[in-house]
Amino acid sequence: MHETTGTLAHSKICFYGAGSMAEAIVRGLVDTGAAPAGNITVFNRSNAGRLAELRARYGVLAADSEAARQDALLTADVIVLAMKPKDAASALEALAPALRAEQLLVSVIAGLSIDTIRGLTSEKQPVVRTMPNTSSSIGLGATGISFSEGLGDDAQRLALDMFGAVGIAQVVEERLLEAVTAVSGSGPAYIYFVMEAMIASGVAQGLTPEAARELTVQTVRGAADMVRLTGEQPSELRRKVTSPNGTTQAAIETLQRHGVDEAFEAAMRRCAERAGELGRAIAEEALQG
Ligand SMILES: NC(=O)C1=CN([C@@H]2O[C@H](COP(=O)(O)OP(=O)(O)OC[C@H]3O[C@@H](n4cnc5c(N)ncnc54)[C@H](OP(=O)(O)O)[C@@H]3O)[C@@H](O)[C@H]2O)C=CC1
Ligand SMILES: O=C(O)[C@@H]1CCC=N1
Repeated sequence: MHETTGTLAHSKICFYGAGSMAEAIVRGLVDTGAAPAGNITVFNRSNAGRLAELRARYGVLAADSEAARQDALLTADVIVLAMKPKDAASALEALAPALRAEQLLVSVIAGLSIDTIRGLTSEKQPVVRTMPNTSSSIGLGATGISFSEGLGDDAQRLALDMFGAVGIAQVVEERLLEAVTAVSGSGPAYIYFVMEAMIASGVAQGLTPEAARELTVQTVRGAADMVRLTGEQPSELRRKVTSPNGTTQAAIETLQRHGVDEAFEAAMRRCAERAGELGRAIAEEALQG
């Protein structure tokens, strides 16, 4: 084992990519105090305004010159890969020459496999592949985690602490990270989509936008907490809302007539399949590069 990983609070963490997902994790880490802002550096490709924004919001360090980027990468204990899949192969190729054997790579990139990361860096590189979601920014993230073969206990603990600090973290076999993407990685967007539809219909039926929004938000929040706090199955909780021949039954039958359950199954299958496609595209680009 090469890595000499320390604890989360004492590790230098470098975010390679400074977009939505990087910000969600940074905000969670800083707000919860799990990692001191002074130990976190962020950098991106070209958007200097974005780096200034993150520095001002969270007090993290922003590497806004090539020299600062190289220094941040060189001195980091943990490098979080947080660019889009299409940028991953070239970013890893650029990173590889200066990477030290003990530096831990933590990827949040959809589809990108541990094998591809190691193929582009080093076969022995310690790697944690994750699929988080943007709710990490408020400490309510849901992250799936897989470890590279032989990853040491300290590195595993650090990764679990990192994502545990911003929500729940579930260790899964790597092949299941695509299913995690379908459930929780992309999941917030399905719920927002449903909320958009509920708000729009409330407004179309005469509610003010504010009232429709407030009632929808509280309904989704209440429903999620009912499942969480009662421990009952969603199907059982749904049964309790649904009076025979009542309003809910009329609504649910309409949703079923429109194939909403099949639509969710198809959408989530397609989501997982897309994660696989994105991962294969990175691997192919790496082979050509
Ligand atoms: N958004 C989400 O809900 C989730 C996203 N993910 C994964 O997170 C990753 C990032 O997604 P997201 O945050 O939404 O994307 P964004 O487009 O918001 O951010 C991407 C960031 O990567 C930077 N970047 C791209 N290429 C390079 C490079 N060569 N060197 C340095 N920085 C680079 C961009 O910089 P610049 O702006 O300067 O080009 C930008 O800061 C994706 O791989 C996605 O699969 C995973 C789970 C959930
Ligand atoms: O849409 C995407 O590809 C990323 C991965 C999971 C959520 N957002």
